[in-house]
Amino acid sequence: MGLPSLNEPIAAIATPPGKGAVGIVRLSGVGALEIAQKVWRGRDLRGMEGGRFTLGLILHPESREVLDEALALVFRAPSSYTGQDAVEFQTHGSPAVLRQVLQALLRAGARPAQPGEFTLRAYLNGRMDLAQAESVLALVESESDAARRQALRGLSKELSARIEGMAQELLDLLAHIQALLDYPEEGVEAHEARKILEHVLFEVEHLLATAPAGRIAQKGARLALVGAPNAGKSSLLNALVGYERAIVTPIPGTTRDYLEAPLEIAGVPIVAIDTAGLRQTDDVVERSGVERALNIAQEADLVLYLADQSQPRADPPELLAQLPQERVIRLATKADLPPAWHDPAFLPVSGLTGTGMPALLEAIHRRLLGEAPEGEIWISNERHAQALTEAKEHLLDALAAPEDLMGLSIQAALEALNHILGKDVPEEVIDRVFRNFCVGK
Ligand SMILES: Nc1nc2c(c(=O)[nH]1)N(C=O)[C@@H](CNc1ccc(C(=O)N[C@@H](CCC(=O)O)C(=O)O)cc1)CN2
Ligand SMILES: Nc1nc2c(ncn2[C@@H]2O[C@H](COP(=O)(O)OP(=O)(O)OP(=O)(O)O)[C@@H](O)[C@H]2O)c(=O)[nH]1
Ligand SMILES: [Mg+2]
Repeated sequence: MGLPSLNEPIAAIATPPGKGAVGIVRLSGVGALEIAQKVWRGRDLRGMEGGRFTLGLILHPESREVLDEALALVFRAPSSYTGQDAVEFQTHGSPAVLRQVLQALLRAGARPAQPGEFTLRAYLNGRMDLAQAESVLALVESESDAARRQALRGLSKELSARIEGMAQELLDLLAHIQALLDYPEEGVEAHEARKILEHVLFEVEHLLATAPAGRIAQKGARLALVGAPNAGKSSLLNALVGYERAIVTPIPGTTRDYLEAPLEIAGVPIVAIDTAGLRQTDDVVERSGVERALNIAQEADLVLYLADQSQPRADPPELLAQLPQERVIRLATKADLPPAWHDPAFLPVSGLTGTGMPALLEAIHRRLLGEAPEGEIWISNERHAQALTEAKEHLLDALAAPEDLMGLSIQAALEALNHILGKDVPEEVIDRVFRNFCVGK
């Protein structure tokens, strides 16, 4: 497809569809100020300094009909988001106004921007690297505090700086190895090279280890509650969300279809799923419910298995043995009642009194985010995780290779790291990144 031309003036509505107090239409490219002036009555925008705004009227460029009273913000290259001359109109936030203003700018000579094209320009003009551009997207998409925090880290170049640091080490190492081969008598030590490789490998692995947490922070997690009828699943769901979301009765088999409820634990968006109690049954409806429960447990990021500790212990369902154990938390429910059994592998909780809830929240948090350190950047982008995995493989190859062949694998590892930053990436990679943006970003 190829990348679009960099200089053409482009325009787009930058605020979401629907009504708002204010809406923004942005315009960027060579000649942006001239185009803006064609739809403007007020101070001459072409004479304005960058970083200033002024109040005026937006007009249709031909009919001269007044479309809105608005603010115009003027940006001068290279001091703008895209690095180009740019104008933003801050209008009244009506979809009708925004549509008309955009149409007027298109009549005046701009073309509609493609998805992500403003940020693409920022990237192509060197105002941000590819990882930062991806963080802009992640930030716009962030729905939880954990996602917002991680995206902002990426935007502030924290990830890029780490990658650049590693790339620099590999670059130095390549020079070092060259020296080693060219002047063996200089006594440049080969084991030095291996030490550096091991260090970079350690850092790559360290970053990769944060990927599961990063993925969860970005996308959230599904948390399934399963167990025998009457185990207290619906009561626990209600305790987790803080209101009577699910029907609770003393009758086993109360929950038949599954039920989802959103909540947030430690800034991570979670969908908790209450399911039908697992048992053999001839009731067709209940049987479908049990089947669904099993499927939901298979697909969940984390499964809470509930067993009533006030009743004689029942055999656990087969499913429990099949699930990877790091995806299961075992709960002994109704901890407010006298116990009929005790098992240290089960966390005691009571949906009724709230006993054990803080420990449960803590356990969920720990399982979902693992040991990923709080104060650090997490890899939350699939493309970055893949590039790091590639880099890791090349580094392992390099460590296994004789000195005279190490260079090739180091070079390959360096390229994988550089791809994260958008250096020497194939055009289709860039295309793919920006395709996911919204128009106007
Ligand atoms: N109205 C508006 N709000 C916005 C944006 C925008 O583009 N427009 N942003 C878009 O995502 C974010 C802010 N990011 C921005 C980053 C750089 C520049 C910019 O013009 N930088 C110039 C001038 C800096 C200055 O005046 O101090 C520069 O860095 O040279 C603008 C916005 C969030 N809020
Ligand atoms: N004392 C006590 N009773 C509880 C607790 N949790 C649930 N119960 C009671 O146990 C019964 C079943 O609770 P539910 O939450 O409906 O159990 P469930 O696992 O959803 O049951 P099904 O939907 O039938 O699979 C109800 O009478 C609840 O009041 C608890 O922590 N303590
Ligand atoms: Mg229930």
